[in-house]
Amino acid sequence: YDTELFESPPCDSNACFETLHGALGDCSCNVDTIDYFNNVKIFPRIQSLVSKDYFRFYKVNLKKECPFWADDSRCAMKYCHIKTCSKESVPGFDGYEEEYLEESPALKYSLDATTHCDQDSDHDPDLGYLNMTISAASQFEIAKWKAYDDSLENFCQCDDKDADAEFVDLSLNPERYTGYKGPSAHRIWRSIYQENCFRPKTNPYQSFPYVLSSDLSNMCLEERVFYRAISGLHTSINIHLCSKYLLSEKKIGFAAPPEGEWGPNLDEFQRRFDPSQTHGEGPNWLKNLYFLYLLEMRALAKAGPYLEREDYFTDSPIEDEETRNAIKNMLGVIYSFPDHFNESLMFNGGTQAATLKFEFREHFLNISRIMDCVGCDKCKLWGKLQTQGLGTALKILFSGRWDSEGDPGQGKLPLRHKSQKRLQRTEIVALFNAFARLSNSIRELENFRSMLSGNMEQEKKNIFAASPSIEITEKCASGGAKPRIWS
Ligand SMILES: Cc1cc2nc3c(=O)[nH]c(=O)nc-3n(C[C@H](O)[C@H](O)[C@H](O)COP(=O)(O)OP(=O)(O)OC[C@H]3O[C@@H](n4cnc5c(N)ncnc54)[C@H](O)[C@@H]3O)c2cc1C
Repeated sequence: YDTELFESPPCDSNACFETLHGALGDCSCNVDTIDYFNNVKIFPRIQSLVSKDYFRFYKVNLKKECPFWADDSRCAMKYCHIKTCSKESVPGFDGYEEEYLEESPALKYSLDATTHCDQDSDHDPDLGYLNMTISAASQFEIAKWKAYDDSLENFCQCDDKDADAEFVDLSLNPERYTGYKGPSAHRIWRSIYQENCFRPKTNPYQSFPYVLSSDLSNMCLEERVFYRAISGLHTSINIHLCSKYLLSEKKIGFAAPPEGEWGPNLDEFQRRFDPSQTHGEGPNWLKNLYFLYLLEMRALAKAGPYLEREDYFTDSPIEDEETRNAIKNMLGVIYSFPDHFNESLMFNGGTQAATLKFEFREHFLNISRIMDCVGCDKCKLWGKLQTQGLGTALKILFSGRWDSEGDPGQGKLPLRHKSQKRLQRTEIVALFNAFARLSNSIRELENFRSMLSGNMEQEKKNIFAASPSIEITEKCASGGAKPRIWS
């Protein structure tokens, strides 16, 4: 036997994972801690949580026009399409609409006035008359002020109140391979990286839209965080399409799902993340997924006391109670994470920091608008949901609104005062579902890791079985079929 074989594996197919250990960068946390914490503690909890009715229905406008270019490409595959659901089929829909009434103080007080004031005999309506008239011009201006104030803390557009917004049952529209690729998909990613990410000051690759990991050291912390968050989202989307790939369109047997057979595609995963096929970038992109996970988990910890007090109303008292308990349980686990991301290190430094924060928000808002240009409905649905989830996380971390809350993630006790409502239902739905997607991606990495080590074991066995000379196809390391002779 060739003893060298056992010192160095016949194919460096595990290269994606070899450097996926240790320090994550830009935080004190490391990959292995997150792997264990996620796969053992978070993953089972968050997957069960997002299957609850409150989190299953997402209101979104998929018909918004692309504001940047003519929406010229549509995904032809049937797997791109999504199924929407009627308002009536959404549990607690009446309560959902009421929530909006409650959120409009003007309406609330005018309703109060008509029901109570007429019955009050100690009160002279003429003398107490309050002139509420506001001219149309002033109302127009005030609407602009409100939009401005809202935009100051929002990191993405929220379109659930649009006339065209519809409910989508996420469980009927899983994120998976859709066949969306080519110039349309590339234009989206290119615009996101090229136009909306901060570029390193001394970028020698003017024509290259993507940021190289080696350039990250030329960027400041805030710029790096922005880039790594976007790249982490890109990684997560691509892991999902690899792990739920269309393996066969034919109905193979009695038990096979009618639409086709879906499952992990190891070659596709390696094409996207193996260092030999990504100019060494793949493992860094995988690390960015962990980084984004940490960022969103920190937002959940920071808003935890508020999220614990939400009603999670779906008009089913038992289900709502279960959801509240599941939220408390999961947040308790999140509070116990030892190495949370520390956002207080960001945006420190006077006017310059304020400008940077403004740009950070503007860039992210743009990215949320680019999602309306995605040419495949299912990709657009999940793209919008995950951007809104990340936008909500950024709002929690950086709007300053949440800084005074008791912060269990930083070891402070939660404050128990009655809170003002500060997140819309769609933001909460998006926040948890986006985090669930990242958690699922990290779990899927574990599957790919064991598939790869299984393959390597099998290859070793084959080598033992064959003699005296065998040919191994080294497709992992080289990307092509490169025969290698062992004797
Ligand atoms: C918002 C959105 C959602 C999508 N959702 C789906 C979906 O649900 N199902 C589906 O099948 N397809 C989806 N796609 C398409 C998918 O992401 C790919 O664009 C497509 O499969 C083509 O892949 P590609 O190999 O050409 O490289 P792409 O993934 O298109 O990447 C383009 C280039 O970006 C760089 N790059 C790749 N990954 C990273 C990273 N993580 N960080 C930094 N740079 C990177 C590389 O240089 C790469 O060549 C979606 C696309 C978008 C824009």
